[in-house]
Amino acid sequence: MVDLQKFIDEQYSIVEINNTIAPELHRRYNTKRGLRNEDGTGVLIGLTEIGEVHAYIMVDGEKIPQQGKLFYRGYEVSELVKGYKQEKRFGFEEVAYLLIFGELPNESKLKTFNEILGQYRTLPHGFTEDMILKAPSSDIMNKLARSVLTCYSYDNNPDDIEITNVLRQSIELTSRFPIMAAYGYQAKAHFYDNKSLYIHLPQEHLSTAENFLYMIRPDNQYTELEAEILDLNLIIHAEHGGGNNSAFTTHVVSSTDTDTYSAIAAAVGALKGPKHGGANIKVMNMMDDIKRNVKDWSNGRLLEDYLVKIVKKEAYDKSGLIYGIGHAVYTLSDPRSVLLKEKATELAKEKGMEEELNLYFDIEKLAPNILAEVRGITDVRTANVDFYSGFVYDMLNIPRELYTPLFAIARIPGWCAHRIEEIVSGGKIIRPAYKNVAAKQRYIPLNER
Ligand SMILES: CC(=O)SCCNC(=O)CCNC(=O)[C@H](O)C(C)(C)COP(=O)(O)OP(=O)(O)OC[C@H]1O[C@@H](n2cnc3c(N)ncnc32)[C@H](O)[C@@H]1OP(=O)(O)O
Ligand SMILES: O=C([O-])CC(=O)C(=O)O
Repeated sequence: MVDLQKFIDEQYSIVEINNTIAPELHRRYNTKRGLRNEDGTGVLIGLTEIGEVHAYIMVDGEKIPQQGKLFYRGYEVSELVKGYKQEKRFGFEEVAYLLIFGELPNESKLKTFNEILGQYRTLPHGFTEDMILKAPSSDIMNKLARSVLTCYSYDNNPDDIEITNVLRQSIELTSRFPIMAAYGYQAKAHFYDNKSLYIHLPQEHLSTAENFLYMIRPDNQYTELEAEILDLNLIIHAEHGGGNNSAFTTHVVSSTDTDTYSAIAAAVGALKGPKHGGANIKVMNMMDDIKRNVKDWSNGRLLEDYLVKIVKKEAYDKSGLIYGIGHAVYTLSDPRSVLLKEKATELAKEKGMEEELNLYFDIEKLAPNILAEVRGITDVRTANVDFYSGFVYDMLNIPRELYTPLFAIARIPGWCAHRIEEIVSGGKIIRPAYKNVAAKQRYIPLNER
């Protein structure tokens, strides 16, 4: 038998050579790498009425950084959060309604929508046994993507892209995502980590946040505060404009007129990446790595030295990234990270985890200077939504492998809203250009190579 690894080791160098495009060619052909303009702003390729990310203003063609603001359908997210708090109610379901239907519901519409979300909080007959328990995965995002694709087989009308049908699929997915993630997690805990198996029945009359905590806890118990904080997390993760990688993926895939499950599974795959939603797990693993390798992590000098090693690709995962820091759009601040920092501070005081919290504060402060000094990068200034979210989940005793799935549970209404907008207002297959810069070759007979 031929040794595959040996073959790959021999071939590796040619693959690297044959896939390297010289950076100066990008300048020559003025390509928009990463769909970005020279100044780092995104190339304007579409219009949306769903999410708006406000991060800078342009004055005489110059980008002037601003404190970040986030709007859903024109409503500032911080105001929505304040409203739900004042009215002492959960907000995620209302945010899902707002994103999908485009306006805030009145009391009776919200009641009906909550009832529908509760009723559809169930998986088709046989799904849990055949899809979740018989085919577990060590990675819950992988399990989620496969579960979404499997929904196709349980849908009597999967390919119809009439809006009424896509709305039905969107609502069903919003209801089902938390169950698919919770069961995927329970299967992983049992089959991979040797823990007891808990398949709790979803609760129709609970909020999304409460039901999720109910389903992942062996004893179904959670406190009001835990549910309130999880609800806040779901609200602030629900949407981030048309250009964020997973929403844009949804637009790209939806623009082919394919089915909802194909588009949403692709979005899940995009969100899983460590430069996108997967960063929340990477942050936590990075913190563990720092605590293991920095003797006294309250010592600024020692911490700085280690962060320099991370940026120089000598430590942690050798990617050179300080996870949770930087953002493709936000400049001075990410409003969600500001909110989560407040929550993390409150919780850390309550749980006696201030020492750990200070490590986060120190990294947030040190990272921009280190990037400037080591890499000459001067415009990475903010912690992003993934920086404090894992720490908050950790204090809520939510298992780490569920951090990115929770992001997906929150973002499903945002993705569905973008899919609907693409179907209603897009209508053109998304197809940018790649210039081929390879030299032309003539065929050489096999025995002459
Ligand atoms: C939900 C979300 O998706 S939020 C983002 C979650 N991701 C992370 O936290 C991962 C760490 N951060 C990053 O990788 C980046 O900041 C991103 C992916 C979020 C944004 O990247 P970009 O849009 O390329 O940011 P920007 O244009 O400001 O980056 C400039 C340079 O700084 C580098 N940089 C940005 N952030 C970091 C960081 N945290 N650590 C090290 N280098 C960084 C970029 O890689 C880029 O380098 P390059 O020119 O060699 O490609
Ligand atoms: O907008 C982006 O590039 C990343 C994203 O989805 C977010 O920050 O929530």
